[in-house]
Amino acid sequence: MDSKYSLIGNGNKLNISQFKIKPKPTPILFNRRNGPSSPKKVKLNDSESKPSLANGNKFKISIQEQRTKLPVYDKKNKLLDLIKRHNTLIILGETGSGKTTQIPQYINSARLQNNGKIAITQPRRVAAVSIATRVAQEFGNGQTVGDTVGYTVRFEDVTSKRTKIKYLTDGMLLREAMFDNLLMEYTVIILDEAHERTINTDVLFGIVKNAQKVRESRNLEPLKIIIMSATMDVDHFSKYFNNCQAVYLEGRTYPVNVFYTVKPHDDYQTASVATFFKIHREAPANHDVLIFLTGQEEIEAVAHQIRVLSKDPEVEGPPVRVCTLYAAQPSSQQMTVFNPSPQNLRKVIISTNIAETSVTITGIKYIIDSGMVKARTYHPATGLELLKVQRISQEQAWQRTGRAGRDSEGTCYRLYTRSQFEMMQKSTIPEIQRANLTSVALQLLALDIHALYFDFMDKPPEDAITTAFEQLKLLGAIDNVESSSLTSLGEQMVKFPLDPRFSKILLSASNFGCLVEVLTIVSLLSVESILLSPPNKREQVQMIRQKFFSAYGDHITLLNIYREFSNVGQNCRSWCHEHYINMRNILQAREVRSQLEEICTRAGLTLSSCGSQMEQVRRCLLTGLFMNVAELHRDRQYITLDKRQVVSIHPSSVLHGQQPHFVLFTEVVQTTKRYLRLLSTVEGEWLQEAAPDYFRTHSIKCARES
Ligand SMILES: Nc1ncnc2c1ncn2[C@@H]1O[C@H](COP(=O)(O)OP(=O)(O)OP(=O)(O)O)[C@@H](O)[C@H]1O
Repeated sequence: MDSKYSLIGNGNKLNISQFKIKPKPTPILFNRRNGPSSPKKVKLNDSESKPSLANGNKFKISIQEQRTKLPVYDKKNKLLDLIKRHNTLIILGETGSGKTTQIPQYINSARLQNNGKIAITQPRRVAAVSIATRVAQEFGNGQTVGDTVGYTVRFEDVTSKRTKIKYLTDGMLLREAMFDNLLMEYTVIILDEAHERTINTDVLFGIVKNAQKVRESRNLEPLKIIIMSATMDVDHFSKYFNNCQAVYLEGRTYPVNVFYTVKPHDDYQTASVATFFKIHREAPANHDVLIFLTGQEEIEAVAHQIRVLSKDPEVEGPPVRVCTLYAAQPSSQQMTVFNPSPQNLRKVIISTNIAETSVTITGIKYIIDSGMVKARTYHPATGLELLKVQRISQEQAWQRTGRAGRDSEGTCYRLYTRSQFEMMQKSTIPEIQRANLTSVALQLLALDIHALYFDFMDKPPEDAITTAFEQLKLLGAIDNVESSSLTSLGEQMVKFPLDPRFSKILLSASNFGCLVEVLTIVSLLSVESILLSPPNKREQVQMIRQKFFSAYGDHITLLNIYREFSNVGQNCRSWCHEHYINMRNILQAREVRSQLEEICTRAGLTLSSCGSQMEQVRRCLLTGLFMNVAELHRDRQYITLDKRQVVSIHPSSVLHGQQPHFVLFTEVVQTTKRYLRLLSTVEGEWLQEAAPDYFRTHSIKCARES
């Protein structure tokens, strides 16, 4: 069979219409289908492979034995030979075949990195931390993470002088490149999960490629580059990396069954609950389940439903442990999904695309894939950056499927039809082509590179780059768009791991005497919402939070909440519970706040407080968010001053129903309408003062028309 995933089972359709749960979920019918055909490249064949482990039990074999059963194991020598001979190499191999955990260890055991280190980039921190922990464990000899194997993620560096293999997020390697653009600490850089095409990875491609060339031309220690993935467009990558060699590692660890629904289901939340209980009723207790949904709210809602329904005496199945996984959680909370469950308990993990690539969660037998993801898309023409739920790509679907079949056979239920799958885009559109580039343009300038002339694998639209430079100019980060050299303010802005608009706000805060307040607000905006809003408790929530509400809007309301939270001390858990505040998120905000405060102190900023002078805070917010202002027109509609888009105030805002003349907003969310979220009222006369050039050109005209 030449399918990517071999199929097992009897091929019967599964009918899960006979659930005994309330409310009764829509019955879902599934069809089973083959996976895609394997990519054809130079193959390292399996002739010397060990027998399949398809019916094996990983708990009976040691960690070292497990390593020898992985598909990459038999190709070790051939792989090392290829790595030795080629300075750039693409490695394509099935999910779970052992690329990420084994190849760095092979390189290290053959000392191919000489005196340098091996860096392996990951798109997300969960992957970097969990893989480094696993690889340290595989090293044995009492080694722990931070010895030979370590990791670096934002706000956490677990490495030492002894570290030879370093897993790090692509964002962290990019930050390291700002201090040394030749990345001399490393002699081997592995760009893993290259198919993800995050902005950071795309920028890294160019940086690493350039570092390799410059090091060669200057006769410095050579740099080896390895690009890895299970699902990438090899020809496209090879062309970009000077037609480098690609190798395909054949073989996967265990097969995964793939099922599609018979008909489309718009309500994927209910469909995921229904599918979970179908599995729950039939599968042994230690068969765990991983569900992919799109965001925190949705995940918590489904988690709640599963918790409640699984306790219903009418529902058959073992006890359930429900775990959630999304970006806004503190790292320690995220890592709990890796804790093994007792044999008599079913673990279900409900996750965003965080768990989509790289990670291995042992015990996962079933995947339920909603087929949806929440993604940010920027439209230079409208100036709006929208957060939207959309269909995943086929590559993402295969990555999600690949989270099963890693320690035993698995099954993946796709909550969409085969033809819906075929209509999905093959690959994810690179983030660089759909994002606001202000941050990237600034980061590149810090490296002395102009984004227009950067060697991108896929060039972003030119108008997006031009808009980014115009915004940097308006923010005061560059002198002028043509020469694009960083001002001293721009140099300061680079120091913050934030969107330049928020760095600007922090850097302006001392002038307004409100850095203490603004640090809190920016931190709260950097994490997921701290506000819980259970739909059946709306009035109660409204009443208890009334004391925090500010007529100036959501930013000041959030500030009021945080101020009281900081004073409750030991009782913070019960205080959060009483006020419907998400404790995890507010604690995360506190952590971010202390990191940002440290950077501000290092930058010599005065930690001043404006007490109750909230005008100062709102004026300060305007110094970074002046492009995000909307004005109320005579027909009671809000229109953005920037690109004159019709927008509405989100019902969750404290300003909903109040109609102030000018509002400053943090973001736009597209659902049935374009909604502004997280707002503050501002005064017309402050606009000119905050950004004279900007308001001279376009927006005042709009204001006068109304
Ligand atoms: N934390 C872990 N606990 C237990 N087993 C693990 C762990 N991490 C990896 N493994 C085992 O090692 C195998 C190889 O994992 P690895 O991440 O190296 O694969 P990969 O080829 O990089 O996959 P992907 O493309 O999905 O990232 C897994 O299939 C699993 O059997």
